[in-house]
Amino acid sequence: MTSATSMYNAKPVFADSNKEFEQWSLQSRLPQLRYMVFFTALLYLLYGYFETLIDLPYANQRLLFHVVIIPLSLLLIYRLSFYPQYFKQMRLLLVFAPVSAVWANLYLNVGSSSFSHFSPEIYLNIIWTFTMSGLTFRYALFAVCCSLSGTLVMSYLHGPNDPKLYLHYLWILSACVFGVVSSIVLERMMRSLYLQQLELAHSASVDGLTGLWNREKLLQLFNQTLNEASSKAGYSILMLDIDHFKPVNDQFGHIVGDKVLVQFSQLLKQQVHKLGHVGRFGGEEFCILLPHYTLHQAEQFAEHLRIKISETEFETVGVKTASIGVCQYAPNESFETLITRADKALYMAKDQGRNRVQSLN
Ligand SMILES: Nc1nc2c(ncn2[C@@H]2O[C@H](COP(=O)(O)OP(=O)(O)OP(=O)(O)O)[C@@H](O)[C@H]2O)c(=O)[nH]1
Repeated sequence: MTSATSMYNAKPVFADSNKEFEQWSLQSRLPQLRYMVFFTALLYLLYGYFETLIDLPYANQRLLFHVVIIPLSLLLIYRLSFYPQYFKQMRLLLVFAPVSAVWANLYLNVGSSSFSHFSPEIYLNIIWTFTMSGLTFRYALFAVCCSLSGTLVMSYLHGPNDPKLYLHYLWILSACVFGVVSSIVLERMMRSLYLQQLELAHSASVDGLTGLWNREKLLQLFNQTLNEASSKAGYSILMLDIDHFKPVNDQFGHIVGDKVLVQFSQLLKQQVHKLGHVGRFGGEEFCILLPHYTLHQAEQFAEHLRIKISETEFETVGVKTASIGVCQYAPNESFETLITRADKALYMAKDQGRNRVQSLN
């Protein structure tokens, strides 16, 4: 038999936001990235040192590129990786560093008889950019295209028909193919992990039957909105309880009872929309957070909600009503105390005959 939960609760669809995925992907690859940039910086220092042992043209420029500019860019990436607020700058450097390394290589070596000794740096650079830089595919592709445009222009200027260059092109092509394939496969894996993680986080925050936030998530949203609200004007909450819900179960059964809870939740969601947050506190008790609402405004909203509920035709059971307790947040009050006060107001509403709004100062 299908469970009530799976019957009513549609699987959430997550916005596959590229920006957020890229941020998450870069963040989760930081440990690898830190090792890579650190060792690559060391490698360049060694590279620069070895070049000083050989009689090569552009000796000063070689030192400048291989001992100063590239290692410093890499170490800056390493440093920035500890500050999430600088991720954009770090990504820019992650694109800039390999491109500048390739362009420097071409500037220093193309046309010289020893070019073949230096060209492996370009092949490795392409693979590094695609697979180790932590860049998502589109950024890595952009960086490699910039590097390759330089390679092709330089190669063309220095003898496009030189058959020895065909080998060079072959290795570039191979590096691109290996890099593209690995990067795409890796990105697919990361994306699926990301979506799984979003789904997990979502299902840990919602009530399984109604899809409303659960108590823990509501507490989190309360703290979050309280900090954001800068709402010195007021912050109020509503506690709602469906009146005489037990007879619904007794008379029509639990499945119908569940359907009423789902329909009731949808109504609350529609009415609250962007004004605040709605959660289920268990059973037929619900809570609404209204940041920016004074007690008076919250009372008016609760009254509007009470009327809407009493005018709604619930499937199978017809008309149902709800009682509502309203409370305004007092400075430095804990969520638990606020909830207790709103609960008290709710039970006063019940005691006074149900289908009514009761507030408490
Ligand atoms: N179908 C269904 N019933 C639930 C669920 N959670 C709690 N209930 C039922 O909700 C009913 C709550 O009943 P009571 O707390 O006695 O209150 P009431 O009958 O609504 O009366 P008042 O609140 O005093 O107006 C109980 O019968 C619970 O079994 C649920 O997830 N699904």
